Amino acid sequence: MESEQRPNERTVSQLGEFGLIRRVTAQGTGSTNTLLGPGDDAAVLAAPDGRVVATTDVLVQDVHFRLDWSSPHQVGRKAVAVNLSDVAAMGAVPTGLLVGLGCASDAPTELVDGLASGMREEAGLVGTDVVGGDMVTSTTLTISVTALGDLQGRAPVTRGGARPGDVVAVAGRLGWAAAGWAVLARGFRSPLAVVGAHRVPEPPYSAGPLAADAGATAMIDVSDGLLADLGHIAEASGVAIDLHSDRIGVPQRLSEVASALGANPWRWVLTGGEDQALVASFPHDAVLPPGWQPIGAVTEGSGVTVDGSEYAEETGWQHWTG
Ligand SMILES: Nc1ncnc2c1ncn2[C@@H]1O[C@H](COP(=O)(O)OP(=O)(O)OP(=O)(O)O)[C@@H](O)[C@H]1O
Ligand SMILES: Cc1ncc(C[n+]2csc(CCOP(=O)(O)O)c2C)c(N)n1
Ligand SMILES: [Mg+2]
Ligand SMILES: [Mg+2]
Ligand SMILES: [Mg+2]
Repeated sequence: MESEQRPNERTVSQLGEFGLIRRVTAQGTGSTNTLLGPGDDAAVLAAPDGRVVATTDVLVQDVHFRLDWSSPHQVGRKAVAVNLSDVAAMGAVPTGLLVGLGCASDAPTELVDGLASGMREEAGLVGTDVVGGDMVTSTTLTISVTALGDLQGRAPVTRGGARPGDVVAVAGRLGWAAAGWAVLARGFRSPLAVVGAHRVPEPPYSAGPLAADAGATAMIDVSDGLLADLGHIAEASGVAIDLHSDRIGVPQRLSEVASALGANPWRWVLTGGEDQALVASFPHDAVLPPGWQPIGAVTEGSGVTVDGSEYAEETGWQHWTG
């Protein structure tokens, strides 16, 4: 058991989100039915009659959402969407959700109603629903969602299978939620195209299992930023990844929003999270499924580059340090 404090590791911000995860997972899991995890978008557990995919993401008021920026219904949709995208990133389909809710004693019941209806709406998009949960009092509105999923006979697509020579491809949007966040943070409420992307992501759920069926060697959903999340694939796979900027491009709408704000849209595309796009590596001769666009290549080495150069700024969101 680790109980004594090490020098220079006295607060969580000194370790950072990923240092903390390394610390709490360092001893591995003692659970004998763990087929995979922790360390990927979801764990895979052996059950006597099959395998279960399991993943949790927590959303906290004023960290992940603001109630003056988003309705409870939108927050409920987002809380479910970010979890369903982790299931998709394994190549699985969701089977059920568990919801832990911490809310203040003076919270209006409409808040809980809105959250619950948003969750049901998002879950319904993929034919699943909430099957259980827990409610507690809390000074900060906190929503913890656990999603369970089924691999339908597929091998899970981990973060660790990318190989030199593979093609890197993306399904879904990049930079839209970050643009929306930037707009809202400046006190604006439009354009709705980007503000809506911050409020409710639109993960390409079916692209996950399709990628698995097409032979994807590694996959992750983009929650923190394209470069940061591809960094997890590069690290877990022991490879380097180079992105081709001309293959990615900046959507016209994001360029317009960026020039209105005096911001850099390319930074949103490369390092903005929360659109929950899927990025994956495929063998170079694989036929990419519908919705997948090639954006780069896997090579020998380490790290993620853009057109051969390291990105000079933060590569994505990190709790405490970012
Ligand atoms: N407290 C914890 N105990 C055990 N494992 C953890 C803990 N926190 C995170 N992990 C594991 O660490 C890995 C990385 O977690 P992380 O939250 O970065 O992934 P993610 O959910 O795909 O990303 P995001 O939270 O940005 O959507 C996951 O396998 C996760 O289960
Ligand atoms: C009010 C408000 N302020 C900031 C942000 C930006 N933000 C918060 S968490 C996160 C990454 C994913 O989180 P996680 O790693 O927990 O899944 C990002 C980009 C926001 N959404 N709302
Ligand atoms: Mg993930
Ligand atoms: Mg997580
Ligand atoms: Mg994160």
